[in-house]
Amino acid sequence: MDFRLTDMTDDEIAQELSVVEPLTDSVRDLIDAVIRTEVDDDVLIAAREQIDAVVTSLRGNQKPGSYGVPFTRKLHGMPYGNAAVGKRNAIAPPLRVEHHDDGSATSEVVLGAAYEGPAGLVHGGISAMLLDQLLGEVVSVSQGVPCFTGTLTVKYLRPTPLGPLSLRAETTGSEGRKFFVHAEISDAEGPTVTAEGIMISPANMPRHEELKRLRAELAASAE
Ligand SMILES: CCCCCCCCCCCCCC(=O)SCCNC(=O)CCNC(=O)[C@H](O)C(C)(C)COP(=O)(O)OP(=O)(O)OC[C@H]1O[C@@H](n2cnc3c(N)ncnc32)[C@H](O)[C@@H]1OP(=O)(O)O
Repeated sequence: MDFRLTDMTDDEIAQELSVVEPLTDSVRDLIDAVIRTEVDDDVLIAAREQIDAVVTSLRGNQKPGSYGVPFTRKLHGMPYGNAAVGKRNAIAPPLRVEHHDDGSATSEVVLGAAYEGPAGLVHGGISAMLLDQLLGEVVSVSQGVPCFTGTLTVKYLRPTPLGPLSLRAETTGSEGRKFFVHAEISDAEGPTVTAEGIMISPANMPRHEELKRLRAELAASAE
């Protein structure tokens, strides 16, 4: 894991997010509008020209390559380009994961037209991505060390409708650097997709105690 540090303070990060998150929401809305619009071609052509002008303005100052995952001096990750939860990524579903004291993680999400596979239903790859993210987060946060997905087994029990969905994940066991995790997506009727993951804390990853030491060192050097 690349511990690239940012010197941004909590207030600066909050200020940036207060501008960026509404922009991401607007782009998400744009994606939905493009999928579902039935306006005439001349309106579509004018829209494309306006969008191209916005892209040119944003390209005025860009990061080279991807966003990466900068860490604050408190070692909070900022995965803002992440495909599943990136706060700057309008392709990412509007997923916000909550972590609980019992070690589980949950999320409520509404999936719209941009996440369709079969008509009116969630694309299977999207379900797998959401579950993978939840499995990774639940184990990384509850165990205090970032883990990678080693093996992901997804079982589609029945079709998942677009609309409001609930997600839940928990760690079920561990062996050395391997963690076994379970997650599921449910609609109002109950589970539609379940996943079992073997998540691995890579050999070269700092363990929890080392992370705590690193946090303390960084905090001391910032004083
Ligand atoms: C505090 C921080 C919080 C921050 C929050 C962060 C949130 C993050 C959310 C992210 C969410 C998104 C998540 C993503 O999208 S993660 C992105 C998708 N995943 C990857 O790209 C992973 C690619 N693979 C690797 O990097 C390595 O192969 C890994 C790290 C997996 C193992 O490489 P390493 O060199 O370390 O392993 P080892 O050879 O010493 O073996 C060790 C043990 O593991 C067993 N094993 C090995 N491979 C597999 C396998 N594939 N399945 C099952 N088991 C496997 C092996 O038999 C052995 O077991 P044992 O013999 O000891 O019993």
